[in-house]
Amino acid sequence: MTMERESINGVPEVTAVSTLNVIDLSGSDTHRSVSSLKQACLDCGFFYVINHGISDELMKEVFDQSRKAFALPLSEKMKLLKNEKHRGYTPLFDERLDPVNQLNGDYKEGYYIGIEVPEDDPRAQEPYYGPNVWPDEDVLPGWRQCMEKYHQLALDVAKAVSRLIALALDLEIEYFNKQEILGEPIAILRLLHYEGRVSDPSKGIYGAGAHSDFGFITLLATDDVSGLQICKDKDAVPQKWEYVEPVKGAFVVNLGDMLERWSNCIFRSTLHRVIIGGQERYSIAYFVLPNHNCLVECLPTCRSEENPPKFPPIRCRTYLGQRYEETHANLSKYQTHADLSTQERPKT
Ligand SMILES: O=C(O)CCC(=O)C(=O)O
Ligand SMILES: [Fe+2]
Repeated sequence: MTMERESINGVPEVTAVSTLNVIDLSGSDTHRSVSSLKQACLDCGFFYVINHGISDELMKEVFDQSRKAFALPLSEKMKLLKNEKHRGYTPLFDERLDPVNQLNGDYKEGYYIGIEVPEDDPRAQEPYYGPNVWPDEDVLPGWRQCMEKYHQLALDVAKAVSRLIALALDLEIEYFNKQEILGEPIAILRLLHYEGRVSDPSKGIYGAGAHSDFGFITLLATDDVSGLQICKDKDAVPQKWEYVEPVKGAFVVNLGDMLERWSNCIFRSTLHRVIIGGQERYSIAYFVLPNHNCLVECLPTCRSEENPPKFPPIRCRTYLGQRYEETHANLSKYQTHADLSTQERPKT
């Protein structure tokens, strides 16, 4: 299927709509689900998941609460600014996912919520564990409760997907659900809001720049505004981008770079980006990574004499640290909250 979606310098660019496999998590035919998932993981690392067990009501509540948070005045949002554990509000341009092609950074704002770990818990020593930043209950009633509920249920969905991934890699079904991997994971819920500024790749303006996700898998829920695009062959010239359309009630699931590493590049983490056509857009990403200490090294079923490991083993915390450093603004950028409200709008 093809559609005309973008016009760059007056030249219409025909952008295809990707047809992704659909995995039914309530299906009884595990063999069929595994083979469909495996084909998707080999081909592009993107697929839809349906019947995942999270109700439409809860999804609607999470989107409603997300809209309310982003609708607060900037001065209120800056009181919730991300902390050194990457929890809390991230303003426009905080992230620059594709530094080579982007002018200012992503035209999106976000809100990171991790697994809640109290400050006095020894686990809070880890770089990505600690307390979250929560809005006051009187500012956004029920907000924390809603996000914590979703956080927990999304992790269950991720674990269900990880069972199919394990089977697709000829591993035992609970391979990734072991204590040292997803038993105590780094799981990050990120609310996203794209303000509607029209993207223009020829000027380096994107909702989100081209990137692949860092972790194990990502579950993505979006409103009904399209914008997500994938590029199955990052080396093609010119690159060919395809839209991934929103499917009501489904998650878009994609594989992250850690899983690509783990699987010795047998499974793919694919380049994706967000192009905004002028309409505001909200999405909810849930990034799933293993435990801080987990050593990500070539899986036993993905190596052979002819196909030796392509990467050295690396600890999850080290890998994640490198990737955050490359793509996120340092906290010192926001010296005072006033900085951002007076921040010069980019010249484009
Ligand atoms: O908003 C979207 O559709 C995609 C967001 C994304 O790719 C990310 O945050 O990693
Ligand atoms: Fe992404």
